[in-house]
Amino acid sequence: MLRRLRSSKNNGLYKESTSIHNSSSRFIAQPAINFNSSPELKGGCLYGGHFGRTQPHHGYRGGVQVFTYKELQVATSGFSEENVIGRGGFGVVYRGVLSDGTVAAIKMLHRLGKQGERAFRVEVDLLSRLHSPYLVGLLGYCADQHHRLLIFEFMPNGTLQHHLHNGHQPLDWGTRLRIALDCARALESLHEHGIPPVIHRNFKCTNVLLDQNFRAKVSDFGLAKMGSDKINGQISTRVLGTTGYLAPEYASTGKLTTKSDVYSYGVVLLELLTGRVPVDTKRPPGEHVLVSWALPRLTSREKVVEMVDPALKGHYSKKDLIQIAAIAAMCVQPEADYRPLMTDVVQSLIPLAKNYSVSASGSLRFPNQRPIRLSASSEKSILHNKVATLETTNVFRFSETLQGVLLAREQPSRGFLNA
Ligand SMILES: Nc1ncnc2c1ncn2[C@@H]1O[C@H](COP(=O)(O)OP(=O)(O)OP(=O)(O)O)[C@@H](O)[C@H]1O
Repeated sequence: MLRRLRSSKNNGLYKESTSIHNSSSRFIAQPAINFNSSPELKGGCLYGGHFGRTQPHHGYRGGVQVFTYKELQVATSGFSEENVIGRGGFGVVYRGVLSDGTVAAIKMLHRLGKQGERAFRVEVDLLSRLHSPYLVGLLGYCADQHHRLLIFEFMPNGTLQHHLHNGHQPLDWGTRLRIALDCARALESLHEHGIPPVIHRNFKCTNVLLDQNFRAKVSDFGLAKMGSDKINGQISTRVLGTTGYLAPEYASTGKLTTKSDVYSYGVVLLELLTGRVPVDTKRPPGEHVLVSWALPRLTSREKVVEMVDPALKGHYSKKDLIQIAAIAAMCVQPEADYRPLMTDVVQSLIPLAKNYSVSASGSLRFPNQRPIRLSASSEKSILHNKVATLETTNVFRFSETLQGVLLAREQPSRGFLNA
């Protein structure tokens, strides 16, 4: 509540926050995003609310540069096939070298009519004012009469999807935890620091990109929406997103809140834990949908252990595993209102990711948890799980309580759960 109050006092300013990539990094104070004043195209140039005047050639606006099509043609050797690094629903992505030597990912959007135009505007509008070390940076864009291109910072290790599901070298446990935390921070920054909150709406493994150190950043904001974290503050919208990641209430009714992103985040957490894809019809009956298969297993210690990605070959901390499983279980629960806030997920992951490291001797170090207050929403969530919660006032207890869910399921005599 206090956090919200402080946010509103900022009156449209993007809040300051800290970075774990680099302690000196800070979110830059920026005006809140206003989709009503998205740029408009007039005579081939970008105009409108935040782009109220013609962009000077090569002019910077909030660090975002305007490029000509020709410059991008040069950067990508004429958009040659060998520079293609990926293809998505909205366009083709090329590796390019800008005139100052910067390597960039250049996304040429298909001419998709209204939907594609909206996606372009949202990405430019949003990323030119949301600066976070956990969101893939927008370096620039090109919008002439015939083309729409977005120029992003290049993420040399590609997508999380590739490394989890198609890679040759499996991601180790520590890397998975850090990626989980980076992604949680990215969504937290959208939900908590944007006023009103921004809902990503398409959070999934292919939209998690990895830098040279396997630190993660979230990309692809073409479907993002302004929204709310409260069910009664929800917005109704056409259902867009990706099968397997869609929160059930959003998929069935189109009602969208920040808790829809929390669900998608839970699915990605399950992928990190199990190495499975969200929907796999090649698996035996009952195992096709990751969430349905995982949910009943997440509350049993033995079953959680059986769920772990075999590619890890047993190299993980069981204590962390149980906490991660409990967080995932809370994120993917069917009732949106009882899912935790991303802020609480971040706070519960910090001690795991920060202190999970391999010492010189190769042995594991374990967390030294710092007490942090739980938000009302997560307390509610824990209550929903019928755990004795009055003492659960900090994140250490949060993690302990999550473990309590598991323990209690196995030892009902402890009195935590009815189940
Ligand atoms: N900044 C980047 N750095 C490196 N590679 C990138 C970058 N952005 C995108 N890519 C690559 O291009 C591919 C396509 O990206 P894009 O955002 O267009 O689509 P997608 O997220 O895979 O799918 P969709 O947009 O349909 O949901 C990605 O899967 C990734 O391999």
